[in-house]
Amino acid sequence: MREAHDVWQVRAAEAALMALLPDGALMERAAAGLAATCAGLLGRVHGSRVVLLVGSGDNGGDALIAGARLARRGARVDALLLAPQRAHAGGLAALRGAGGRILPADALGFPAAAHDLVAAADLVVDGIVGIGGRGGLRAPADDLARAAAQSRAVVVAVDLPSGVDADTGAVAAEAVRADVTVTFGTWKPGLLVDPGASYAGAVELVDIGLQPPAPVLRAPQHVDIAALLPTPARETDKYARGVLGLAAGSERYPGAAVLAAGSALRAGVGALRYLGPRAVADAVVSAHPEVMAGSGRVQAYAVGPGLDTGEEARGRFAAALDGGVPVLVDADALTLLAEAGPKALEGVPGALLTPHAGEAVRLLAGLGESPTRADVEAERLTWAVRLAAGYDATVLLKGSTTVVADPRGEVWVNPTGTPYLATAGSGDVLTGVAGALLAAGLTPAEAAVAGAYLHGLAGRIASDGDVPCAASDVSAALPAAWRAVREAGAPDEE
Ligand SMILES: NC(=O)C1=CN([C@@H]2O[C@H](COP(=O)(O)OP(=O)(O)OC[C@H]3O[C@@H](n4cnc5c(N)ncnc54)[C@H](O)[C@@H]3O)[C@@H](O)[C@H]2O)[C@@H](O)CC1
Ligand SMILES: [K+]
Repeated sequence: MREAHDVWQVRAAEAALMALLPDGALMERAAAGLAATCAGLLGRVHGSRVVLLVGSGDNGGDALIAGARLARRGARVDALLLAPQRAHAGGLAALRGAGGRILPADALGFPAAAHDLVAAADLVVDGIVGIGGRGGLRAPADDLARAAAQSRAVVVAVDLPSGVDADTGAVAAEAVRADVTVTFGTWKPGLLVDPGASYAGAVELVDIGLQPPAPVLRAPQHVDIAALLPTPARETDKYARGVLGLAAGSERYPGAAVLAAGSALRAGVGALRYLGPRAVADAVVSAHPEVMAGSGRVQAYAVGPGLDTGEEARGRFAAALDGGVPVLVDADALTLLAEAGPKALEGVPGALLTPHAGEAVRLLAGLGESPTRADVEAERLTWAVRLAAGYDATVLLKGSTTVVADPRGEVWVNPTGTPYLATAGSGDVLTGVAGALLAAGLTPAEAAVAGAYLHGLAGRIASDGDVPCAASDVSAALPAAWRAVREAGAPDEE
């Protein structure tokens, strides 16, 4: 599990550690890790050209001290100071002592000369701001960030790409686009959640000895998901594995039911009961003969894909909420829920809501909040947490990064996925998978986390690196995703 901590937690953990260590020791550890990564990226350090972008805080200090280490190994290191009067004094002395050049960014006929230096560099170190950054980059840092993006140099961000909000991943204006981010002590939420995550490149975590408390955000890995996946026992039967009631599809949208059903079957339901109009039931059963049409005992319901919002759909939604079992609410059922408000979920033993940003806006309106879709996409953690608290339900907010929040405020971010999953029917597949896991007895949060993970992984497999895929292909790739996760979770063979 990757664990991320917010700025407040990082600062508290740093303070506790610094009290035990000699002055500057922590920054030396951070800079040593940073320099080692830079050296690895350069291959040959001697003779290489390194440019440091140095802001006014300790993030710039890290860059300067790492730069000194590289200079001692023969790199030509130029530090461009954005705020010469306030640059880290110890870092400046270290770099000077190692033979590096120190240049106020505006003293060279900026921006032309600074641009030339950045353009000719092999490696650019972004030490403009770290966890002390507020808002988007201001001039002239924004201009240097653009120059770094245009240069052929490898761009290494110190702690996090400057301009990315450490706690939310929001990018207010310009931010550095890093190839690699070297982060210290723990992950920051902004490195895991878009848009920030898409600026970070490959992230390397350097252990500096921090001992932070429980994380504010977790990103599961294969082994964590493997531990959640149900395995049928020898003496199991289909009821013990979990029966899912699927209220999906309508005469207008029969395909949603077919896709969700196929995906639930591949995600290990013991049995699937389809609830909906005759014509749709026929289509579902003819695509998946395993499916039972009609109501009966179930361990969970999944309701919403292609449901429609007319009278008949409302009846199916109400019946699912009345079933006394956990319910996954998606798509059209989210529209109905937004209309009815959180009280509609009272008495449901475990609800999982799976909105995209547009549906989240509707649900938030039901709570008296009025963010736009863009607001939700810019600060998805904040809004997912708010929805989970307001509806007293687990919320899986879909999008370029999918996040899961439970009503107690625990939050996860899904690390799998591909932009090719932005295709019609993709959400129906996710509903099938997460619904099956809910029926198998996973908690709503576990079902959401594991469902999103498998769905994202299946998407990657179906798009085979870089090939468009249909939602049916994603569904068909679920067994391969399951297998990959299972294999990673299996104990090593001797
Ligand atoms: N405290 C410690 O002992 C350690 C801190 N470390 C480093 O220290 C960093 C935090 O240092 P600081 O607290 O000094 O803060 P930062 O260096 O992140 O930034 C603070 C400075 O940036 C300026 N600034 C803020 N937002 C800006 C914006 N949008 N555009 C331009 N300038 C902006 C502020 O005026 C302030 O002077 C971490 O990210 C990490 O890199 C590491 O060395 C590990 C140890
Ligand atoms: K930085």
